Amino acid sequence: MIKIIIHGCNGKMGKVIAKLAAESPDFKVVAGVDKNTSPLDFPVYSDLKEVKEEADVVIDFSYHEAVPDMVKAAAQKKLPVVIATTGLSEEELKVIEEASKEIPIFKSANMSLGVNILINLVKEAAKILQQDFDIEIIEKHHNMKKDAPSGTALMIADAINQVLNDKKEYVYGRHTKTEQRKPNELGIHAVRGGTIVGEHQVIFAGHDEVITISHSAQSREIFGYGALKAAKFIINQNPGLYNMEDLVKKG
Ligand SMILES: NC(=O)C1=CN([C@@H]2O[C@H](COP(=O)(O)OP(=O)(O)OC[C@H]3O[C@@H](n4cnc5c(N)ncnc54)[C@H](O)[C@@H]3O)[C@@H](O)[C@H]2O)C=CC1
Ligand SMILES: O=C(O)C1=N[C@H](C(=O)O)C[C@H](O)C1
Repeated sequence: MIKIIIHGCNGKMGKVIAKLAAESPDFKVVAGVDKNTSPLDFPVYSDLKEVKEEADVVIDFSYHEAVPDMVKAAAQKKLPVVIATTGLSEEELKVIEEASKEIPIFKSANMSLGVNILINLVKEAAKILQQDFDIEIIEKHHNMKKDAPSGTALMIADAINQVLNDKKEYVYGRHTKTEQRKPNELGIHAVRGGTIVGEHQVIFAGHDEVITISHSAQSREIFGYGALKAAKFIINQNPGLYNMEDLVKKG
């Protein structure tokens, strides 16, 4: 049985993780951490440093500003971490990288299998279409989401740039520009509304034809299952930074 601490336990995803873990014989939530310390079925602390319970892994779905202190505390406790939180700054990413020298850290802006398949398909399309097609990404999320564009949209854009001969420059929305699109641009656009769980469309627009590769998340559970899979994977790794590709490679 894998003993979990949920960082961000009182949030939407924290509650999904607690529910999925309670339904599985393989996982047990031993504690939670959140700035909102409303009681749950396990002890809730305001800081990972204060947690007394023994655990195997921390699963984090919180807020970008909370991540550096969390990984530092995890490194002190020698606890592997799964980071799902998005909107991380360059500085915050550096703290994660530093901590990964001491503990295994799994980080992905999207824990669903589907988005990770989409990324592979998009990379293949981008290699073939890079000369003649413009690439734009549209993401849509619920009205509670704080960061924009989504971590997934940025992850897709980075994956595209990895395979292109000439790297694209990201353009976020176009309202500040009254000029024609340049060929070296990759547009990234965010839509927010209602309860949309998460949608990502990658548009390859050519002369008189358009190819769209898209993923639509229909529940938060897909991210939850992915995070639990990542937890199972990361507890057996050496210190380092891991992502979905590493998990898929291991089968
Ligand atoms: N990688 C993935 O597959 C997914 C990532 N996410 C990301 O996970 C994060 C959380 O998403 P939701 O659960 O929807 O958000 P939410 O807002 O419902 O929950 C966040 C929780 O973190 C807590 N929190 C905020 N600041 C904190 C701090 N300084 N210390 C401790 N706790 C703090 C909040 O009180 C809240 O309970 C977001 O960054 C979101 O983009 C969400 C879904 C899937
Ligand atoms: O905030 C969310 O809800 C989600 N955030 C992630 C992101 O920013 O990409 C992943 C998912 O789409 C849901």
